[in-house]
Amino acid sequence: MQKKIVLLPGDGIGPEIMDAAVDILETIAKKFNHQFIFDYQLIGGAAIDQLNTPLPQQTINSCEVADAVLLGAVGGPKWDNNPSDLRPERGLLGIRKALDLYANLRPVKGFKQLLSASPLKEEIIQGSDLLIVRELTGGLYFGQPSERNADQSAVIDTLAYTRKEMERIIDKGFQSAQIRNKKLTSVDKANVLESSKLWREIVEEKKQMYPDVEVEHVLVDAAAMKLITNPSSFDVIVTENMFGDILSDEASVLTGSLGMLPSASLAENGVGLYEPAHGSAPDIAGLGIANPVAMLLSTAMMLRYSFALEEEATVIEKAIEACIDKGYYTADLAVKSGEKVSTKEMTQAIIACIEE
Ligand SMILES: NC(=O)C1=CN([C@@H]2O[C@H](COP(=O)(O)OP(=O)(O)OC[C@H]3O[C@@H](n4cnc5c(N)ncnc54)[C@H](O)[C@@H]3O)[C@@H](O)[C@H]2O)C=CC1
Ligand SMILES: CC(C)CC(=O)C(=O)O
Ligand SMILES: [Mg+2]
Repeated sequence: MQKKIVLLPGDGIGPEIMDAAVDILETIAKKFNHQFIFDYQLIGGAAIDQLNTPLPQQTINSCEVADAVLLGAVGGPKWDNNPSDLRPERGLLGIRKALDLYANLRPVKGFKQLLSASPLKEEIIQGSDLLIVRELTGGLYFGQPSERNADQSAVIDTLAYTRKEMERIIDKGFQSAQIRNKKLTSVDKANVLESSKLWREIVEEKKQMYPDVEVEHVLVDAAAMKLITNPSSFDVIVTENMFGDILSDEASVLTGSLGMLPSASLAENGVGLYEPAHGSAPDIAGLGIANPVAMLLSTAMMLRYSFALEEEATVIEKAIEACIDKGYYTADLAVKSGEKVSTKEMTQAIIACIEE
């Protein structure tokens, strides 16, 4: 199989974990006789530095004709004081919008060997296996107006959604539950927000179409609490953009580190983009110690969802598990025994397991 993959390394640890993904893909290509053609493009701070825009048109054009897109992460202190339209994060939001990547799937499943790496009690996280289905192209991160008034005495951000935008992500939530454990938790703030009231009405309407799925509504504040007190009560969580952003970082605690959480950002028909849930981790950028696992699990999701290469995806996932089993871990994981390794060493260990 021949596939063209656009690579968007971005900033901070982005290029370090992208190197890991490329090494793994080359290993998979060799083992299974595929050809992956890599097309590196600029996004985020790297694009601002070179082309004075966080999202060059060339990047959008390349992504549109690719078979899939892999993204590292964007952002960093260097650009934090830039005007809003020249911030790296604008590039990320822009590519999500340009490719209509409305559905962000964030699976949260810890490896049993890492139960003790979480600050939560083992008996609480044991058995937790959930999927956050996050709306990705609407809500507060995109609503207009989003601005300050002239004398800086007032500010506005806008939370706007159309019914259609809500319907398609809620459908995705139900469909995801159907192929998992048939439980859907819809997270909103319907006791306060008009947008959440419409969201809840749509969930109630839609549940007639998915009679095999059990539905519950949980307010976002309570959901944040339940995620870390009773995580195994969740199967699929469907929610709007910002709630999903926040809850998924929180959920990563179940896995031991934010560096373990992958994601797939999917369109209705177009190209898919795969990226770790974490950011550019400026505090460890350049040290060679970033955890590549979130990026590599995202790469496995790309093989599965965009290329239907189920066996290849599973080989990567199993190799990661085998390495963790052997006691390899990066510095972000609070593991007491085993061998603390660098990004490159972790990647090499995973490659060795794939080649076995
Ligand atoms: N998808 C993206 O590109 C995202 C970009 N950002 C941007 O990233 C920058 C930093 O944001 P933060 O709030 O610090 O969030 P972050 O997710 O980059 O880092 C939070 C903490 O987790 C650690 N961490 C994250 N990924 C790791 C990995 N793979 N291995 C080891 N440790 C890891 C970091 O070292 C840091 O202590 C900001 O500019 C932010 O806007 C934030 C979230 C997502
Ligand atoms: C620019 C942000 C919205 C990125 C982020 O935090 C995320 O997608 O998780
Ligand atoms: Mg986030």
